[in-house]
Amino acid sequence: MGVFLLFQIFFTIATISFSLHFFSTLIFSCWVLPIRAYKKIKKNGFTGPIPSFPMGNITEMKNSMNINVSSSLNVVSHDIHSTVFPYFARWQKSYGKLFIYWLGTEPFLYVAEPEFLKNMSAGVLGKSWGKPKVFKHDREPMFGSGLVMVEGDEWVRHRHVITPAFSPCNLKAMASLMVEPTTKMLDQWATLISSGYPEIDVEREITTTAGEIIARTSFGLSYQNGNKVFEKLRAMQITLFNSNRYVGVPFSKWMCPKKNLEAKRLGKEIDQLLLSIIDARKKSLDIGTSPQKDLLGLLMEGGLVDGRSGKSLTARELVDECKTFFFGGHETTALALTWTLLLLATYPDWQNQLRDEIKQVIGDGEIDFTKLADLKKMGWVMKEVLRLYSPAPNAQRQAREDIKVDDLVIPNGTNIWIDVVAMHHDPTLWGDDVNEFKPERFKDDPLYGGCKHKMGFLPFGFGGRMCVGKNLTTMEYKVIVTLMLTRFSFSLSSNYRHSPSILLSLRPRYGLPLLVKPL
Ligand code: HEM
Repeated sequence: MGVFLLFQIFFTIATISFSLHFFSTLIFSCWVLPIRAYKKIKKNGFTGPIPSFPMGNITEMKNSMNINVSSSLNVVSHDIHSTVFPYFARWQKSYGKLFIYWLGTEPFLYVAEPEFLKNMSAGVLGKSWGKPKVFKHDREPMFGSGLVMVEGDEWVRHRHVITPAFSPCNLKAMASLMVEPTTKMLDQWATLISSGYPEIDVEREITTTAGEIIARTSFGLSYQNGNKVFEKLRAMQITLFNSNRYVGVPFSKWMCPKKNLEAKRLGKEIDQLLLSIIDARKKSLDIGTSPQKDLLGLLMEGGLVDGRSGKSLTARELVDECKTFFFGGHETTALALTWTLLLLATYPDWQNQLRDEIKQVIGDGEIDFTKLADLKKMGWVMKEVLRLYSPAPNAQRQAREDIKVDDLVIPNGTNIWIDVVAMHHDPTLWGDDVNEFKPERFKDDPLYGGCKHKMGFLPFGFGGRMCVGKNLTTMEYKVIVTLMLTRFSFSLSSNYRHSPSILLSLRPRYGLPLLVKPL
């Protein structure tokens, strides 16, 4: 009886201390820490919309989305900032281009001011900026500890190993891997058209093809389990796409447990398959077979070391980089191509100009990849598309130390949300024709398109963390657009409803049905 009583007392004390510890940790991390961070940022004079606990400003953001969902669907207006981000457009009017807003219990410094961006990067080491920890849970299944996720010295090491793999010489060797999947897609379009279906939802088709291309250029599809990895990566993407959680709200990461478990399961299977590919490649390297010219082959070329040598990545790290290339690389490229087709269908004159250029530079035969750089007008069109419909509509950072910007101090831990769409549509940076499709603005100023500030055009991000796949994606874009325009012409279907929306990236909410005609 005495022992039982003692046990009961012990159990009660343990439960009370656990509960006290749990609730004090909860209050500290969900209340005290965020308020402390908020006060520090506010000291610099920033204001912003009033948050509520525990949602921050999320409810207001969601509500304003509902209001805008049905605005002028049939008119192709490129003035998209106030429809895509109605809350930011509204808050900008009240608080300017720098203000604080809250995702759950996480304060974010909103930035749509290029001069501030320039100053916050000037003289600061790239590794002083990390990525907001609050997004890590969602991104972990896709990127693991790949380049997008790593920080500090680890990021420097990964970036040094990976950058050379994307050299122009290596990329040219990968160009041929892009032709076959694109031709397969175009052959399917030809079959559909000849069976009496001239209207094709090109967004879906292009996304699948871009996925296949990035899988081929990252880890190869012909090799053993490559195809299985590709299928599972697609399945994981669909799973994650369907889970919609409230970022920053306490415990929200435990919402959608079924989807989380499914993503975890797929993640484990993908890792195993990729490890088996790496293992098989390592064995063939050991017997003197020459390495494959895809990204994985190039990363392994330096010699696979399991320890943390300065020059190579471990097998585990290679797995994460392959996933990173897939998730970071294919949807962005597919959306750049999708928006391009919308704009070329809307502006047939530009469609014809590009076709003429292709004839002049490439001719009618097979693509000579060394000539892609001479497709100048196509380059302007790509940049203008990325300006008006940036597939990466924002960039984020989190300070890893106190960072001085002019007279202000950005405290360690501050989340930064850079509104790229706002800057790309800002008339004070681009002039009154900001919302017009004018690729020629890149003719005299190929890098910045006449933007008044060098940090005002950021389709691939900025600073040391700028997109590593920029040249790969430019080459892929030119190969695919060339192949498409030499076989077909495109016009807008009356079923198209113009509703650019944020669904992970900036995409056409109702797809992109186009009327496709063989030439
Ligand atoms: C139109 C296509 C693409 C767009 C618009 C795009 C955009 C971006 C943006 C905005 C960033 C973040 C930069 C920053 O935070 O400052 C980024 C980073 C990155 N992108 Fe891309 N990207 C594209 C294609 C690709 C491709 C094809 C690959 C790979 C094969 C790729 C791999 C990466 C990686 C690994 C990073 C992380 C770089 C780092 O943190 O050091 N991207 N990209």
